[in-house]
Amino acid sequence: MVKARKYVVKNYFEGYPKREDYEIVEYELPPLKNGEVLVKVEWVSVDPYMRAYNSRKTLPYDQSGFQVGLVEESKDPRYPVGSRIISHSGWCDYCIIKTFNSSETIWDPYKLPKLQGLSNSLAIGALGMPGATAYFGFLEVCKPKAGETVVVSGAAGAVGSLVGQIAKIKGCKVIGFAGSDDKVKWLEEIGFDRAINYKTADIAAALKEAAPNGVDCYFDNVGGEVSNSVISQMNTGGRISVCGAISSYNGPSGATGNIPLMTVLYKQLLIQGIYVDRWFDRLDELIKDGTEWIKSGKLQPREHITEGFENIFDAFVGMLKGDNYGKAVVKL
Ligand SMILES: NC(=O)C1=CN([C@@H]2O[C@H](COP(=O)(O)OP(=O)(O)OC[C@H]3O[C@@H](n4cnc5c(N)ncnc54)[C@H](OP(=O)(O)O)[C@@H]3O)[C@@H](O)[C@H]2O)C=CC1
Ligand SMILES: C/C=C/C(C)=O
Repeated sequence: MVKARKYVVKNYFEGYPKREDYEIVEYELPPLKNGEVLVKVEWVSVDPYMRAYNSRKTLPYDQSGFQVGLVEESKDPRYPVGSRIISHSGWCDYCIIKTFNSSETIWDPYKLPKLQGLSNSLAIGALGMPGATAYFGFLEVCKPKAGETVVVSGAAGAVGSLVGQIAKIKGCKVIGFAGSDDKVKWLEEIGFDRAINYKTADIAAALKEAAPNGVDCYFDNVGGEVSNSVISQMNTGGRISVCGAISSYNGPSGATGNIPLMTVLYKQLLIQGIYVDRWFDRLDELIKDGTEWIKSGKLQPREHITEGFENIFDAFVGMLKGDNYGKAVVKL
């Protein structure tokens, strides 16, 4: 019998999640049935949607989340012992994964892609769900052209830092918004033309100065005041990919600001919400371009690594508060 631990959410969060909103439950895993694998979890992801979706859940619930697991026992020949599996089985150290519906959506289990010697953790970061969000959500919706000006909010995070670098690969001028001077410095080091600390700058004035000819594409991770300023400075025919609204997740609900609709009208802007699921059947395109770009040094996916099962909660809240540069992951 294998003893496992998992995080169970007991409460609806108020403001930032608190440790007492979670309980770590220890339990014995039952024997494997056909179509199941037992995995030792190696990497766990902490993501903003875990905060955003809490109010829609029925309590108590097991904390979901992407993870990389090593198969230690298998009753599915597609996943032999020693192979690795990506699943959305959450914050646990061991678990049994049902593999019967694998690879139908990004939330179903799938085999660790071939990463050509890159860290397996990238499969839940730049070469997994956040990477697909950045790659497809930016290229398919913003349709950037070389020479255009692209603005990214949440620019130093998992999705945003990839969007900005992909925009540079595509020949765009890139401006990022992030929450500290040190993040601004890092973004400029990895190739952003300008980065702006949204906590201290006069947002509209700083953007006007950085993008005197206006903004063509906006990849929005945060919503709120930053987005209102960016949208107000967009050029005719501009494209906006609405990826997330983290500025509202931990605060009063609906605090997403006021979109300047008359600008949307006059400038004939295209605003599209994106949900990463829709591109899951094209993950191989991300893996191909992403591994190539990373290996050639064109794309530098930074990871913010926390160690230890006991520290997953702290990594989660740290990410929500902006501790992370790039993708926040936990190594078990
Ligand atoms: N639509 C989809 O399919 C998907 C959407 N998302 C969304 O994309 C966004 C980014 O996710 P991800 O890259 O994983 O997370 P990040 O790695 O960007 O981490 C979250 C970041 O949000 C920033 N932040 C926190 N509070 C605020 C605030 N009040 N205003 C502005 N920024 C804030 C912090 O950076 P800082 O220091 O700069 O404040 C923090 O580092 C989220 O909104 C998420 O919900 C993610 C994946 C898929
Ligand atoms: C899949 C993730 C969605 C959000 C809103 O973060």
